[in-house]
Amino acid sequence: MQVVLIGVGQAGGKVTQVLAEFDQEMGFDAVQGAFGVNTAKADLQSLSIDTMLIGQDRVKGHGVGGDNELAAEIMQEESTEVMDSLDGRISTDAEAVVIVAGLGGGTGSGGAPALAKELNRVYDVPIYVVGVLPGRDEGSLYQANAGRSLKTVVRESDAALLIDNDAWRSSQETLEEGFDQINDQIAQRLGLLLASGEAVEGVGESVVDSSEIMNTLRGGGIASLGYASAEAADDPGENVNTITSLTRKALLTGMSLPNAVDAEAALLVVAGDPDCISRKGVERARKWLEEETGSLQVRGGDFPLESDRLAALVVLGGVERSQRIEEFMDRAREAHENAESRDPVEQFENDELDDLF
Ligand SMILES: Nc1nc2c(ncn2[C@@H]2O[C@H](COP(=O)(O)OP(=O)(O)OP(=O)(O)O)[C@@H](O)[C@H]2O)c(=O)[nH]1
Repeated sequence: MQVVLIGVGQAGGKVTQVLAEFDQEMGFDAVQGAFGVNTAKADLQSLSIDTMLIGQDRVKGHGVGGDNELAAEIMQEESTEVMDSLDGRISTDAEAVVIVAGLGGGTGSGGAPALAKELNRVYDVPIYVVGVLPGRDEGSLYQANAGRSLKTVVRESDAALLIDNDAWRSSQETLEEGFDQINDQIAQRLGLLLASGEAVEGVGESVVDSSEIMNTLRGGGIASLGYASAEAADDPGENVNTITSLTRKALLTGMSLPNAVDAEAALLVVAGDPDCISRKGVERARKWLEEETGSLQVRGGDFPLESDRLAALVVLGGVERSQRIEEFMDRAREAHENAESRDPVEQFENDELDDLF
């Protein structure tokens, strides 16, 4: 799937850069362009992708210090300049724009929904937001910001793919130490998914294409992504069980939003050497996903890759009614009650937190 990536805020910029590098190193060419926008000059200086500093008049390049309402205002005020600099980068080949942001901070959580709204006004392609949720032990401002931002992100984007900072982190590390590792995991998984829609080798009925990714996300709301991989046997017959168990592992322990399996739609992509991928395995795993997610819209396909491993990628669309999101919203609501926080995008009323979905 041909995409343009826009990282908003510190986490957004870092993840965007790692994702663009992964795509380039693997030779996938799904990422057409990568761009970073921030209110903090220092965060942009550490990036090698093209960047744009916003809000200079208001915060003098020092960032918004967690104030996501201010960030949303800045993004709205400078939308013409931001859209102008994006204009040449979003070509007619782009099938989607992907905004990446940490939803716990200020710039990302306020700027991302404001930018999504503006992009949706101008472009016909879907505007997706990849939002990083704060881990459980992050402070209450982060939780409150993310809760409020999530509502507006869901409203302004065509789908919000969420990554819980607790999901793909190894337990020994503190969150700070773990960021690079989490970012690599995001880049690998999201990078593979985007590239799967680009596969040309061995094109056949069973190969996934961009439209299947987009159709899985078409219902909007909240989406998540899961992954698991293992050594492949040479004989596809021996890989039937490998594919089904990888799919179980991806859904049950490898999702970017753990414990959120009730979904409106799902997509299973099995990546690996086409000679090793078992049709029977993919079909069985797809059926199992149908039962497990309660969705009647479960798509499945291959991503032919030169590799001695097999990987299962699972995309879930419409997971907002799941227990995991409810838990997160409870945490955000609690944090919100303890800290006066304001709306990132104007129309949002305080009491709307009570009837989010
Ligand atoms: N996965 C991941 N999360 C990060 C990273 N850096 C920060 N975060 C998370 O993102 C949130 C903070 O957002 P930032 O992107 O640092 O903040 P910002 O949007 O730049 O906003 P301000 O600093 O307030 O202007 C917190 O929940 C952090 O845990 C990163 O490199 N990777």
